[in-house]
Amino acid sequence: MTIYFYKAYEPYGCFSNFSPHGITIEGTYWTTVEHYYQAQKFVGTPDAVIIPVIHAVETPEQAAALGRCHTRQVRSDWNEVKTKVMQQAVLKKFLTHADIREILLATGDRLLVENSPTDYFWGCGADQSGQNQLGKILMSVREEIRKLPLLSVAYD
Ligand SMILES: Nc1c(N[C@@H]2O[C@H](COP(=O)(O)O)[C@@H](O)[C@H]2O)[nH]c(=O)[nH]c1=O
Repeated sequence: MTIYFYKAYEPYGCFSNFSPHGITIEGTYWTTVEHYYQAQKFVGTPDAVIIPVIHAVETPEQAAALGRCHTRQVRSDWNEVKTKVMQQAVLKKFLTHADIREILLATGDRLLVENSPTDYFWGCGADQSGQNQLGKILMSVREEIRKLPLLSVAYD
């Protein structure tokens, strides 16, 4: 049976990028995957000054609002790299936090779907026709983690 998730406070909310599970990437700690993902949009652009602001905001909603502001210039290769950026961040999240790693592994081979009513790329959209890229990433992270022999040690 398919598992649908979306808001961090709903069932399977730990699969949302807005869930309160921090990650360290290249020595920098980000309070959520969403903070990290939104900041990466501006790497190497004239608007890179927004990166530390996104890093510092309290909530993933604030990070998303800053990252989605259309007056700022997103890096030119964003469409090519965004899925890889997300994959790396989501993998790190589940390597870091053993409790949610167990929740992910316990889903077995069930289909995971980000049930976003508005997002047809990361989610399934309002009519299920979306690409569900976040669900696909979670399933590939699940597969990758299953192959790792010793996961009793938390990654920082
Ligand atoms: N979970 C969740 C959302 N979904 C997330 O939004 C991100 C896509 O952002 P963008 O590429 O800027 O459109 C991505 O992390 C996707 O999973 N959006 C929300 O407004 N609220 C939420 O609770």
